[in-house]
Amino acid sequence: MPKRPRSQLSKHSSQARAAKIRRMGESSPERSQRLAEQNQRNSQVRARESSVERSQRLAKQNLRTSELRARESRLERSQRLHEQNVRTSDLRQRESSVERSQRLAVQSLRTSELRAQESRLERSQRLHEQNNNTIDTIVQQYNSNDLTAFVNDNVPKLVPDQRHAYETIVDSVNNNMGRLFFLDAPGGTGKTFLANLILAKIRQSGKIAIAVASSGIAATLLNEGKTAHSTFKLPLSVSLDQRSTCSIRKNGPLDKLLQDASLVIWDECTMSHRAHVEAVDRTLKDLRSSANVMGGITFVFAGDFRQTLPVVNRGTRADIMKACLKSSHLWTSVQHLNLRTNMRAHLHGITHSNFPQQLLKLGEGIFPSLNLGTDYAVTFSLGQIVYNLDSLIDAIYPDIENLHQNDFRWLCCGAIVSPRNETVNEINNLIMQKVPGEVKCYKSIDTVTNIEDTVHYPQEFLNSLNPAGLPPHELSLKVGTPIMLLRNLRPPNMCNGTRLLIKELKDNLIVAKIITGPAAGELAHIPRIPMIPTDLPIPFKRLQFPVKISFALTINKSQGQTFKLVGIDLRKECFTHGQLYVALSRVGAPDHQYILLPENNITSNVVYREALQ
Ligand SMILES: Nc1ncnc2c1ncn2[C@@H]1O[C@H](COP(=O)(O)OP(=O)(O)OP(=O)(O)O)[C@@H](O)[C@H]1O
Repeated sequence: MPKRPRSQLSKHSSQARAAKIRRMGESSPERSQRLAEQNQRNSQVRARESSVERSQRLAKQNLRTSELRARESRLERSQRLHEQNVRTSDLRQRESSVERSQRLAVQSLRTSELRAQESRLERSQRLHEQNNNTIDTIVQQYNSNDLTAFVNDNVPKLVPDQRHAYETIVDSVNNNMGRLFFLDAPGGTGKTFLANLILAKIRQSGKIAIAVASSGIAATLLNEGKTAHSTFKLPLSVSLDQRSTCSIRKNGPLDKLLQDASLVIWDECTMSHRAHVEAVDRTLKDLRSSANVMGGITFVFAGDFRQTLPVVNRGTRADIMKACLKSSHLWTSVQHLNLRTNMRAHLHGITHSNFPQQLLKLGEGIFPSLNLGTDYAVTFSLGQIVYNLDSLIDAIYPDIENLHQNDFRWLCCGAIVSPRNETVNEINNLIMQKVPGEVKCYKSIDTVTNIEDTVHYPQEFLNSLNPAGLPPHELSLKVGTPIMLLRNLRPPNMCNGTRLLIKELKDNLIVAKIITGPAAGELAHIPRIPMIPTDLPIPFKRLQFPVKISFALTINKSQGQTFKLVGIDLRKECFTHGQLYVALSRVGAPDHQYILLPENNITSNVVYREALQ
């Protein structure tokens, strides 16, 4: 302990002595007051001391804390820096990988560009060769000797109106006149016969003649015929407001074919929507770089406005007329050629009977009378009248129980036709029951095309839909029954409308013999395919065999076909222009057709006179 100075010690001791004397002389209340004051002072001193200490402690603590913090932050900082470094290096690495990939992309782009340039050259070379091969193959496919024989055999058979049309069209092709014709030919006047003869004449000289038809069935009747849809790659849906064109690739084989073509014949053109015909006109002008109608090709429309017109879903009479080829601006450029001799009747030796005249009057709506509306009393002069369905079936399919023993050809010579799909299905099911053999039922898989619609359209609902042109959900078939294709599978042999006879029913395949068209007699294999109906507001897809039983077919499907025997079911009336005329003009003589009528013999003959003016 440090020594205090002498003066200070003496002063302190004298003060302490004085205090001791005072303490001795003081009373107890004074003492207690003094002690209280002393305690207070002590506690104040202590308090003062402790606050100093505290502040010292706190200062020390703060120091320590700040030291710790400093140390901590140093750690943190180093950690942060470390992390930052890692991140930076990552970024740098990533950046470099991006750069690398960028560099690689640029490199591969350059390589692919080079390759593309190369392949473009190669492809154009290949396409050029392919195109030339296609044209060569087509021209080589025409067997000149056969064609010459066909022309020589049939030209002498032409009746005067056919001969005039033949010479006028061949002349336009041979002199590159590029004219547009309409071959106006009522049913049975030989327009298909004439079309095949003109095609043969042009192909015989090494030129390219293209044959198309509005329906698959009509296409199978033309030599090398295809549907207009598949040949011209027509747009699926058309609108009169849009200036649509066909999806034909520039410099592709089809482009080359159309550039080199000398003649196009479009059969049953009256069934086509005029927007399709106009799309072909625009496309040909573009491909052939010509402002002339149809790009300057000699173009023949063949058809009959007395027969059915384009189908417009839920369309009115005015809508159908608007869609009709006659309403097109192209119609003013058309040169008319008329066929008037009914060859079906002519060949039956009944030129003097009034059957063809009656049919023509019926088709033109001037028979029986302009004032009777659509009601028409059918007479025996048009066919043999029956009053129940069994009689009609027996007349057309007399030996149906022994179907398997009969030659398949008899099946394609006859058919029952009806205006509506429901009655066609009813007749087919009834005849199916009479055919011996085991039924095999194929169920389709129906799905909505847009997955979000699944909740709105349950499976059962989709299965219940039965739109025209689509096979049913439950397709019941028997070996030996005739079926009709509902889609173009392999044109021209297997088109929409081709009829086949079932030979074998496997789980996932139908084996059938083709009985109509150019491949009649050949075996064909039909798979299940997905089909989307275009005329339904519900977008759905059905996976099913694209076939329907074809003992009976709709009148629209029968357009363009010649039968030996036909049954016409008119229990339900014809509902649109030309149906009755088409139904009654499939055979050459009235005794080859049976008509099922209601008891009063009255049916409906709908004719849009504006379509015939
Ligand atoms: N000049 C002819 N000589 C021999 N037969 C012919 C002649 N013209 C047509 N025919 C035959 O007459 C029948 C009817 O002819 P085609 O099928 O060509 O008529 P179409 O006008 O196309 O009939 P539709 O419009 O009803 O389809 C056919 O069997 C056909 O072979």
